[in-house]
Amino acid sequence: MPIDYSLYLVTGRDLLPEGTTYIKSLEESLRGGVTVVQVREKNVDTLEFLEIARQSKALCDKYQVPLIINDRVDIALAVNADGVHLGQTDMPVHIARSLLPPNAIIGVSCNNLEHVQQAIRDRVDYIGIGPVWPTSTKKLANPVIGVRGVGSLLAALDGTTVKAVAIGGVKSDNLLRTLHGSMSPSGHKLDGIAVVSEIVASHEPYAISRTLRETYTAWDACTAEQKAKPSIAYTAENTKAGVANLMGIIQTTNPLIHQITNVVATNQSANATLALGASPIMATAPEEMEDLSRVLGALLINFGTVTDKAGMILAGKYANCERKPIVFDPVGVGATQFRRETAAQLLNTWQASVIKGNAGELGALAESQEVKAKGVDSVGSGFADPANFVKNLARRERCVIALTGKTDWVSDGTTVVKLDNGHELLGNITGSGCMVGTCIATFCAAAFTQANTESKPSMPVRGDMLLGAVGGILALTIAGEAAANRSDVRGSGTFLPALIDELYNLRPETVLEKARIQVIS
Ligand SMILES: Cc1ncc(COP(=O)(O)OP(=O)(O)O)c(N)n1
Ligand SMILES: Cc1nc(C(=O)O)sc1CCOP(=O)(O)O
Repeated sequence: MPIDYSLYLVTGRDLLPEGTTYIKSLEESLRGGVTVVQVREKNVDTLEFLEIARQSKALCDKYQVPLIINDRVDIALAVNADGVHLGQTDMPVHIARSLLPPNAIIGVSCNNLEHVQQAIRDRVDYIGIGPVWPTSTKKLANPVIGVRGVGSLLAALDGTTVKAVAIGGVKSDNLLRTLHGSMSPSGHKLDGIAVVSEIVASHEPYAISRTLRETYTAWDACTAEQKAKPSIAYTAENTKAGVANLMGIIQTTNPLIHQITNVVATNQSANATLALGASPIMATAPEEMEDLSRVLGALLINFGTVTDKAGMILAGKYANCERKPIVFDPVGVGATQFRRETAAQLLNTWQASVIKGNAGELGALAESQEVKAKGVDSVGSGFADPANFVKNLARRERCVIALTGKTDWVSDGTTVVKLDNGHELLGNITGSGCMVGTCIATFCAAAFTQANTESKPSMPVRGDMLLGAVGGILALTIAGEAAANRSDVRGSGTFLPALIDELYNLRPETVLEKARIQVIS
């Protein structure tokens, strides 16, 4: 019978809260929906381990859930467990296999590609990939690899039957990010999550197990459904109509756009938000991020001047918990090692809905050598194949990518939209790129509002973020054209206030008329 790895509980008796017993907690977890149990005992003698394993086996049998023993093949044999979990320094797989019954499950811990390749050669049943997040449950011998690291190891399992769970710091508040962010570009996803402290240390193991299981199941079903059904058939006409509709939603709902942006562009970004009909809040203190996440329509994180890293980390984490859109604008990410590391840290912590940047910035993020950057600007003529570049990066980052330039390109990994509005004066004022990010966040908030009907958590964000990104770009570039053509605009100094005016006066009909867009695929 195939094993359901969805919610894999690894035990930890030392973490049990006062007032409960191991068996009581385990039974509650099983009732809550745990699908596999691993008995992990690190500081006990053999007799005690044997007794705990024996009691666990009886309980797991009652719930028809497989029991795995950590490290000890002899204990697994003694209690007739379903299998063993082996670390990199434990008994080699081929020896364990020779000692265990033929259908025994064997799982192995993996932290890097060599581990995964060896596990495939050893024909193990599953791998435990970790640590995905920091954890204090055990002293870590291996580096934290983050969700994107998990994704690269999952890709190595393509074409094999080896199953995979992620372990290390997995909690209900990072579960969707863990699942979504670790899906490989080829679509390989986790078969489950392995959890110790979130369940074992809880006073409510039933409730927390239930939440974790339901979240996993909803996400799994949602991704399977998305894969099975044809993706939205975007056309230039329905995209423009969708953007016009989002403009109406902004006007009627006046969403709050939380922006952690750079000192150069804060004022004009706030004014652009207001001009579109939304409300800006430019809050940066970590202490206020949780409260804000509940009321915001979308979050923009722009690190043109990276002075609020702690706030950026927390804001994104809480926005993910609330499943609100996050627009990330990694300004000048290629310029310094600090920015590269910060971008990696942010993207390993939360799931962006849209990443927006110029060719130099997105090239640096993708570790492409094709386009170079100078400070915050891109150098050269851009990517030879921008459509494929945005599509591939969207698949890798599991979000919408908006590549800005003379021509703008947007992709969700399936569809690519080419946008040809704008005016050269936009390049002559500082912060026009930052304002594009603001406009995208505003349209994403409307897209989120439009889709906000589901009750069960299934994806890190709801709503059509591709449409949000296209809408934001169109608003600023069409307003830019209108401003540049005004007789009272005599240069970049008069252009900026005119741009805010034109954003304020922008109407859905104008977007329908002026938008120059092409849906490529
Ligand atoms: C599912 C799962 N994955 C990884 C581990 C870690 O096992 P190991 O590397 O043997 O480390 P210890 O558990 O022995 O500290 C695991 N137990 N389960
Ligand atoms: C047992 C174990 N193995 C890990 C690995 O990376 O191999 S991390 C880990 C502890 C996981 O505990 P928690 O869910 O409380 O973070």
